[in-house]
Amino acid sequence: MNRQQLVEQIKAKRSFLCVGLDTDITKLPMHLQKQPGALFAFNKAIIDATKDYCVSYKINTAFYEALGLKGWEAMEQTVDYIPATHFTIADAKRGDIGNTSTQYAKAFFETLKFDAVTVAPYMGEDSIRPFMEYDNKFVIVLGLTSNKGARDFELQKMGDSFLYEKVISTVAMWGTPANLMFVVGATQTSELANIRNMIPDHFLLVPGVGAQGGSLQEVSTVGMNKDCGLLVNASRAIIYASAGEDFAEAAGNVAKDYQQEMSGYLRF
Ligand SMILES: O=C(O)c1cc(=O)[nH]c(=O)n1[C@@H]1O[C@H](COP(=O)(O)O)[C@@H](O)[C@H]1O
Repeated sequence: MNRQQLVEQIKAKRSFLCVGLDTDITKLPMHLQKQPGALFAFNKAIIDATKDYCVSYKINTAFYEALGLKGWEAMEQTVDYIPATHFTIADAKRGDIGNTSTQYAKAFFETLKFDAVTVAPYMGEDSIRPFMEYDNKFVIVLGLTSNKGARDFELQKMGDSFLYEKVISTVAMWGTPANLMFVVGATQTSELANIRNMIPDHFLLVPGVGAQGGSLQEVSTVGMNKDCGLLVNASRAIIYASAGEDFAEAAGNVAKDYQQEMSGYLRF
């Protein structure tokens, strides 16, 4: 999917919601837990219930990798099941020497047909470049993360600027808004205006609303650009809205609430 197609989806759905499929096998409803193929069955029901209210799905690979082969298969089935109209993100936080990043890019863009993959920038340009060599695919680089540990490095000063500012301004020169996005945590709204100023055109993937307490209203007010420019992710708040047999319906209701709130913030 390219940037324009993503923007069209946002306009059509009046939503910039990304549903996070952080599917933890131990948190599945009891009636599913013992069933073979439970992980995919859960994801399928969640996708069916939420797809009208979101434009994107983010699969956090950790939850699948933790289960070995079975988990990897469930991830493959899930990404194949997501409708082509939805922007798919492998939240894998990869990045290594160029030779190895090339294989990570193949894994997520060719073998698994994701539209985007999250990458940690610590190893620099040659660790990110291989992800940029694909048309209509995106690398989503960690900019300023939502967790407490963001203070340990990202919010440390390097001369006059924070390390995260150096990362964003440098990485932005390696790609374009057509193949590069940045992660900015919803808990970091005090820095969001500054980030939007530095990169007015890039999409931001914003996790941290819902379970981590970030404010959708603040993120939308400060972070939106003329094309929306935001994908706001919620995982646990949606997929575990109910632990009962009505889990999918409950997830759909929460996703719908987010969509309705988002519709009010969109400027087109
Ligand atoms: O890259 C991410 O998606 C990410 C970056 C970040 O700074 N904070 C963050 O929470 N995430 C991911 O976003 C999701 C948030 O999940 P919930 O807190 O359950 O909505 C998880 O998959 C996290 O790994």
